Amino acid sequence: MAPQDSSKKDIDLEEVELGEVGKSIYAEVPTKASPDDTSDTSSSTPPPEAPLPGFQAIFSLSKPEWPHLVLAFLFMIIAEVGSLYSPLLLSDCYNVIVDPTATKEEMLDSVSSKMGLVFAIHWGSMGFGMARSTILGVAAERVVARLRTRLYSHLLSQDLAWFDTVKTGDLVSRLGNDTTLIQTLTTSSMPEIVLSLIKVIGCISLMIVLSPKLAGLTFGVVVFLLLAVIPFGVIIGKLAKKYNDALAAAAGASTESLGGIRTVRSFAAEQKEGDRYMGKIGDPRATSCWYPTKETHTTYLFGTQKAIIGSAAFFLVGMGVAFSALYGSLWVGFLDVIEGDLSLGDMVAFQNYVFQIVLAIGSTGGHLTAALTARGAAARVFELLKQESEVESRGQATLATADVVGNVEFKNISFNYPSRPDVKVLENFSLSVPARATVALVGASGAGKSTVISLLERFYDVEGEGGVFVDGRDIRDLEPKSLRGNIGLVQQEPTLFGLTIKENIMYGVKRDVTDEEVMQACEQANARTFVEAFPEKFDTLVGERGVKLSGGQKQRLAIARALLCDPKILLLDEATSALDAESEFVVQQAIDRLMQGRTTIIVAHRLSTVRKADKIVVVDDHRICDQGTHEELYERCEKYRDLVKRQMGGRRDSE
Ligand SMILES: Nc1ncnc2c1ncn2[C@@H]1O[C@H](COP(=O)(O)OP(=O)(O)OP(=O)(O)O)[C@@H](O)[C@H]1O
Repeated sequence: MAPQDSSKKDIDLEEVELGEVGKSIYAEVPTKASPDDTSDTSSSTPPPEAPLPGFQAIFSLSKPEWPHLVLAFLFMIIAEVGSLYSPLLLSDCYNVIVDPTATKEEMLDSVSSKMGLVFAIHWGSMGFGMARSTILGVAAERVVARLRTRLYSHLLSQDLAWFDTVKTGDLVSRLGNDTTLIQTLTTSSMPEIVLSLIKVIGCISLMIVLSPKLAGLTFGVVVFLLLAVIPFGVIIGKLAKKYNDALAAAAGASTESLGGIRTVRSFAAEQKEGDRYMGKIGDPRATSCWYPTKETHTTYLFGTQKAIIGSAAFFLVGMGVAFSALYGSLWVGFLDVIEGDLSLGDMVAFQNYVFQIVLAIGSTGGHLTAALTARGAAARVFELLKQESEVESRGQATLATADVVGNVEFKNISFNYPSRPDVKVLENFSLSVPARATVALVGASGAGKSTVISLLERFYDVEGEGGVFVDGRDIRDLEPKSLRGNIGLVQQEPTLFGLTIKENIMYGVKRDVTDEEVMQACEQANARTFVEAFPEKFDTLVGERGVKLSGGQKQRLAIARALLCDPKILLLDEATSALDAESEFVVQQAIDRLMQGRTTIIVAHRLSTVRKADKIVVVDDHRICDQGTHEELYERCEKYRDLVKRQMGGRRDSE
C-alpha cells in the first residue's frame, strides 16, 4: 500500500472541506520551457490563492484530544462562574454599608464574610484557569506533533515530479511556522475567544437581572462592536495568509543559499544572496515607515503593515466604543440610583460586568487576529495534505526478491518531465538488458541517460503505450517500494546523511545486519581501511550530507551500502571527474565487485568502464543511435568515436 494511504487513516480529510486547494501547487508548473531554461520556475508564477479551510478542519485534527478538551472546558466554566459571582458579593457589601437600618456589627460581619469569599473565589478561579491552560497546552502540543509527523510523512510520499516544482525551504517553513501558528490557535486564541464569549453571555444575563434598562443599552453597543469585528477579521485573515506565503518564499531562498554555502562563498555571492532574501521579505531599512511606500511594497512588509494598521485601528475603535458604553451606562446608572430605581451595590456590580465585557472584547481582537492568521497557515498546511501522489500510489503488486531474475526491458518509451511537458527527453526508446548483463549508456550531456535510470526506479512514470518491464512485468503495476527494494542505485554524488558511518551503510537495508556483515561490505567496497583509520571507526559522524568525507570515500560507503542491500539490479551513475586516479582505482575495484552477478545499467563516463560492458548504448537526440561492443561501435558509429575522443580521454582502448 502506498504511504499516502496510511496517512489518510489518521486524518479524515473527507471531513475537511478544502475545495480545490491541492491543485494550486501543480498550477505552478510552467507549460513551456527550453532545455536550456534554468530559470527559477517555481517562484516565477504566483500560485492562485487557495481557499481558506474552515476552523472545523483545524478542529478535526484535535478530535483525539477530546477528553482533555472537555476537562479544560469544564475548568474554564468553573473559573468563569467564580469571576461572575464575585461582583454580586461586592454588591452586597456596598448595599449593607449604605443601608441605614444596618448596625455597625452587621456591616462588619457581612463585609468580612463576603470579602473572604471573594478572595477564595478569586484564587480558586486562578487555579482552575491555570489548570485549563496547562491541559490545553499539552493537548495542543500533541495535536501539532501529530500534524507535523503526518505532514512530514505525507511530504516524503510525494512524487519526485512534485518536488521538481516546489522549494524545500517553503516546505520547511510550512512544517515549522505554519504548524506553530495552528498550535497557537488551539492553545490560546480559540480558548480565549470561547472564554470571552462565555463571559459576555454570562455578564449580559446577570446585567439583565440587575437592570434590564441598562442592560439593553449596553447590549446594543456590544452587538455593534461584534458586527464591526467580522469585516476586520476577514481582511486580517487574508493579509495573514499573504504574509505567511511571503515568509515561506523567503525561507525557500534562505534554505537554498545556506544549503549551497560553499558555492555562495566561492562566488563571493553573499551580498547577492542577502539581496535575494531581502527581495522576498522586504528591506528592513524601510520598516520604520508606517505607510506603504515603493520600497516596502513587497507582500511581506506591505502585508505586515496593513495587518498592523488594521489591528491597531480595530483595537482603538473597539476600545473607544467599549469605554463609551462603560461611561454611558455609568451615567445612566447614577441617574437611576438618584431616582431610587437601582441600589448602589447593584450599580457597582453592573459596572463590574460592563468592565469585564470591555476587557473581554478588547482582548478578543488580538486573539481573533491570531486565529485568522492560524487559519491562513492551516490553508497552506491542508493544501499540502491534500496534495496527491500519482506514481507513489499507483501499482499494488509485490516483486518478491527471491523470484527476481533481473531481465530489464525498456519498450518504445517516449518521455518528458512533468515540469517541462513540452520538452522531449526520450522518444521511442527501446532497450533490452538480459539478466546479469552489464549495459553502459553513453552520450552527450543532457542526452537522457540519467532519465533512463530514473524511469527504472519509478521516480517518474512513463505515460502512454510504452513501458519499462522487469522480468516481463510492467513496473507501473508494481508497488514502488517493492520494486526499489530490488534495485540498488549508486549515484554520481552519493547522498550520505548526518549519521554515523555504520548507520549510513545500513541505511535502507531492510533485514537485520550483523557488525561482521557491515565490515565485510566495507572490505569489499575498499572502505574498511579508511573507516578504521578514524578514531571512532564505524561510529564516526559523517556530517551533514557527508561533508566530512572525501568524494571517493563517500562513493565507497555508497557501494558498501548497495552491497549490503544485495539487489538483483544495479544502477550506477558513474562519477565524472570528482575522483583522482588513486581514488578512481579503488572505487572502480569496489564497483567491479558490486557488479558481479547483477543486471547492471551504468551511465558511463570512463573508457575503462565502457570497455567492460557487455553492451554499449549510445544515446543521442532523445533516442538510441547505436548499440554494440566497443570495437563494433568504434568502427561504425561516428558519435561514439567522438565521445571516446572528447569525453573519455581521446585514446583507444588498447592505448
Ligand atoms: N527533474 C527534471 N525536470 C525537468 N527536466 C529535467 C529533469 N532532469 C533532467 N531534465 C532534463 O532532461 C534532459 C536529460 O537529462 P539527463 O539528466 O537524463 O541527461 P544525462 O544524459 O544524464 O546528462 P549528464 O550526462 O550531463 O548527466 C536534460 O535536457 C535535462 O535538462
